[in-house]
Amino acid sequence: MIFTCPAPAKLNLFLHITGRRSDGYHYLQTIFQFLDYSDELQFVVREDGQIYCDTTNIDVPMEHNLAYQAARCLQQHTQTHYGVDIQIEKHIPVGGGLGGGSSDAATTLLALNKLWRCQLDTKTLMQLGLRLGADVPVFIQGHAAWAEGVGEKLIPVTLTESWFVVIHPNCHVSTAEIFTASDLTRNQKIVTMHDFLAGRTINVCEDVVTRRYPEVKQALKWLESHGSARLTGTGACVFAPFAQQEQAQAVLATVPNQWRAFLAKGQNDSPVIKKLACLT
Ligand SMILES: C[C@](O)(CO)[C@H](O)COP(=O)(O)OP(=O)(O)OC[C@H]1O[C@@H](n2ccc(N)nc2=O)[C@H](O)[C@@H]1O
Ligand SMILES: Nc1ncnc2c1ncn2[C@@H]1O[C@H](COP(=O)(O)OP(=O)(O)OP(=O)(O)O)[C@@H](O)[C@H]1O
Repeated sequence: MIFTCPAPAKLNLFLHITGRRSDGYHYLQTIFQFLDYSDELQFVVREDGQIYCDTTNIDVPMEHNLAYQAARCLQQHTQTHYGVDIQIEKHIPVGGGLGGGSSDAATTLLALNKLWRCQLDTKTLMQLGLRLGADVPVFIQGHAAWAEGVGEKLIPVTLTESWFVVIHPNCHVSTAEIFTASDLTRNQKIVTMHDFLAGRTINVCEDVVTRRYPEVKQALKWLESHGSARLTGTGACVFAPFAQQEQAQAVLATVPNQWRAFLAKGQNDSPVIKKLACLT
């Protein structure tokens, strides 16, 4: 049987840094919302315990693929005799701050938990996911969330599901590079949902990223002239929300063609949860 499941992109609707742990990880405050823009993963269970992962359009060795690592991690944790062939059709730009790799990992953990009949609960899957990346737990939990800690302390929130224009300037920003930058602000004061709703939040990485990547600065400036533009995660993508699809479509149509851009709707519920419900 082939089981096909999406792995949605996410946006960080704001991103603050409030401190740094002794291991170098940062304490964040952020809001995650999903987009109806996804990678597609296909799973075929194997009886021989082998794990294979093949991905279109990206140049990542199989063992470094986060979906492969997720499968390996679950297999080791549960000691299952099953294996899997995973085929990933990549749509989410790599290194874009859209959480594509993390989402592929989360979809793999969720799907294989069912297909391999592991019966792990969501909390355990989130703990396994956190080993693979700070963004993985929110994709497993499956609901838009206010996040703290390193991104793993999640409170589900229900947000307006705006239409977003997302622009990918043609560059790849390394998350590690931005989090180790000496000029990154790391001592923002704690904010609340009220501050977010009142427009008193930012993406604190924007200054550091735009100083280092002129392409991101240019895309942000362009989008700011059409809406309320912001960086997602540590970039490289920038986005702006619109209430109406037509407004967003009109802006999308004028994006300079040196950049890749797309339109997507914000989603409070991950499509993965619905898809998994199809599996008994
Ligand atoms: C920037 C965000 O996308 C915001 O949602 C995430 O915090 C990044 O999540 P991610 O890519 O899953 O992150 P990981 O793969 O765990 O870590 C990538 C790099 O970012 C740094 N990192 C990540 C998360 C965090 N709270 N503090 C960090 O300093 C890590 O030290 C590492 O060098
Ligand atoms: N399945 C995968 N899809 C995309 N990238 C992957 C995958 N597996 C491993 N990677 C590696 O992970 C790195 C980060 O890719 P990803 O697209 O998740 O970045 P990102 O969206 O900026 O992440 P985040 O917002 O979580 O920081 C890439 O450089 C790539 O080499």
